Amino acid sequence: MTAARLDGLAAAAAVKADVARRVAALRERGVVPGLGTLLVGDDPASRSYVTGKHRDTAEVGMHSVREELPATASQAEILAAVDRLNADPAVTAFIVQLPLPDGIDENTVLEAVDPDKDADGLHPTNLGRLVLGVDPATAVPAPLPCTPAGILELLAQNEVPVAGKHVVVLGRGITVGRPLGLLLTRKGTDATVTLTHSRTPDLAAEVRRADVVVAAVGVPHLVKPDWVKPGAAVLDVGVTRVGTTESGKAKLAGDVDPGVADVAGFLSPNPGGVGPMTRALLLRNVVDAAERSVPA
Ligand SMILES: Nc1nc2c(c(=O)[nH]1)N[C@@H](CN(C=O)c1ccc(C(=O)N[C@@H](CCC(=O)O)C(=O)O)cc1)CN2
Repeated sequence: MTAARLDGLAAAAAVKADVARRVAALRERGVVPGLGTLLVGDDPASRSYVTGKHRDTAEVGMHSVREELPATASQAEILAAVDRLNADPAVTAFIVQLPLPDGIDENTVLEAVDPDKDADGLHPTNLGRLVLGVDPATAVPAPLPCTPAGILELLAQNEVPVAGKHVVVLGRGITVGRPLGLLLTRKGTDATVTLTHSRTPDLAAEVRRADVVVAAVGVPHLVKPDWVKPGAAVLDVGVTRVGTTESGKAKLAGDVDPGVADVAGFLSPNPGGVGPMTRALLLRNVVDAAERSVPA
C-alpha cells in the first residue's frame, strides 16, 4: 500500500482563498483585518515561522504588525509589548510566537493577551471556551488553536472520517495534543481519543489500535511502520532540525518514519502537511475576529 498524500499546501490554499474573499468583503466596509506578531529572541525556526505568517497576511490582503524583542528581554518588557499589541487599533488579533526564551513564564504572557485579540486560541479564556464548548451549537464563538483546527480541516478536505473512529494523539503539549483531544471529542466531531505522552508505557501498542494517528512530539521518525494499523491515517506534526544541507538549509525530520507510507492509508508529508494548515488557520482566526468586531 502507498498512502494517499494529505497535501497541506493544497488544503491551505483553499482556506486562504476563502479568507482572502472575506478580507475583501471587510475592506469594502472599511475594515482591514490586521495580524500582530511578537517574536522574542533569535531562534531561526521561530523567525522563519513569523516571517511566513507576515507573507501570508500580505497574500490575503491583511495588514500586519511585527514586534520583536531580543532574547535577553525581561518578562516586564515582553508584557509591555503584549500591551502595545492589545492597544494597537491596527491589530485585530495577534500571536506571541512560542517557545519563549528560558526563564520567561509563558503562561503569564499568554494570559496577558486580550482574549478578544487572541489569534492563537491559547488564552485561558479561549481554551476554557473550548472545554465548555463540547456542543458547538451552544458554544461562545472563540478562536481555536491553529494546529488542531488545521488538522481537522486537512482531514475534512480529504474526506477522512473521524466520527466513531479511534484517534491516538502522541504529545500533550498546549499548542497541539491537549486542545486537539478536546476538539476531536466535541459533539459533531465524535472521535474517541487516546492522548499519549512521554510516560505512556507501551506507545507502539496504543498506536496499533488507532484509525487515525497524530504525532506531535518532536522525536525524529518515532512512529515506525509496524506500529501502524494498515490503512490508518497518519498525521506527522512534530519537526526536528537534524542538521544542515550543503547549501546551509536546515535538514528537517518529522515524527513519522518514511516507511509508514507503505502501511498507512493516508499520510501527511512533513514539510508540506500540517505546517501550512497551521498558518492558514491563523489567518482564519484573524478574519473571524475582524468579522466579530463589526456589526452584522
Ligand atoms: N504562538 C504559537 N507558537 C507556535 C505555534 C503556534 O501555533 N502558535 N506552532 C508552532 C510553530 N508554527 C507556528 O507558529 C509553525 C510551524 C510550522 C509551520 C510550517 O509551515 N512548516 C513548514 C516547514 C517550514 C520549514 O521549512 O521550516 C511545513 O510544515 O511545510 C508553520 C508554523 C510552534 N510555535
